[in-house]
Amino acid sequence: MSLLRVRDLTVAFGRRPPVVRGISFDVEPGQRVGLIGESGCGKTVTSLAVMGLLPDNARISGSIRLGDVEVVGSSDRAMSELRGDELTMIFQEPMTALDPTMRCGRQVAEVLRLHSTAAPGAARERVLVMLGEVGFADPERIANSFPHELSGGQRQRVVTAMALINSPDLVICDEPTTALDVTVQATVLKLLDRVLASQNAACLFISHDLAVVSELCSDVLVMLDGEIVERGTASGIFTDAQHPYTKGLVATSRLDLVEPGSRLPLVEDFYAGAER
Ligand SMILES: Nc1ncnc2c1ncn2[C@@H]1O[C@H](COP(=O)(O)OP(=O)(O)OP(=O)(O)O)[C@@H](O)[C@H]1O
Repeated sequence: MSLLRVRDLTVAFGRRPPVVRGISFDVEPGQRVGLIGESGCGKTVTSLAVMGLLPDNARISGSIRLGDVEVVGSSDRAMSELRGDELTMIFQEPMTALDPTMRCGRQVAEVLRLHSTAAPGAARERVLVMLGEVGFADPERIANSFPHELSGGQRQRVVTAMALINSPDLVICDEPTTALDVTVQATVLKLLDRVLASQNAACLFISHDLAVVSELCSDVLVMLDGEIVERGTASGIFTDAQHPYTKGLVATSRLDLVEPGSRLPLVEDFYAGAER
């Protein structure tokens, strides 16, 4: 059974025409699927629909099944139980997910406490282990820091720790590295790759950058104007794109940074060991 099964999903706001128009796709357990397309094509709306986080003026039809649960029409309560447990999201701007007044370790622990019965001492230990897993050599210092004391890349790694500490089945990443400079982006992607693999978490990775998607994902959905116009493996999309829009994406992607369809080797070589 698919982990995520989206069928004929259509989303419109108010009386305006739909911005997502009858899309269908699946994500299997542990699978990484990239959702790629230009600004405004409906990527974020799709991910918010899966999270059950669309605003009240959204009109939604079709079906989104996460395991046994139908997300469309689910109550807020049912969705908040799913979120942070089986299903989490990493946003582009980590400060939107972080409370500037709270030390980072406590913020990660709060997520853990909401969804588990771990005793406080065990929770603290688990937080430090998780901060180690996202690549911090000094988890104690990071746990005791406020968000503003960290760099953008470090903040994004704290957010990644928050998203993964409850071992979710599916992580939705909405351009998680776009706000970072290229070297830091490579480091964060590498860590994300490693943590997703170690937990065997599935991922729906949203980006406008085909090169970034191909580093992390095995499969790609290409979205244009609210519809999925092409789908395939990452390497297949690079070598044998059919739709003119996809061909344009391939032509303009940063092929200097990746081997089509390969997973991170060049980037790892360039930036191995960088802690930013
Ligand atoms: N709450 C809302 N009310 C009205 N229209 C909205 C709302 N949220 C998104 N839209 C519209 O839906 C369309 C798709 O937006 P969406 O944010 O999904 O695009 P995107 O592909 O994620 O783009 P980007 O890469 O810039 O984030 C856009 O035209 C946007 O203006």
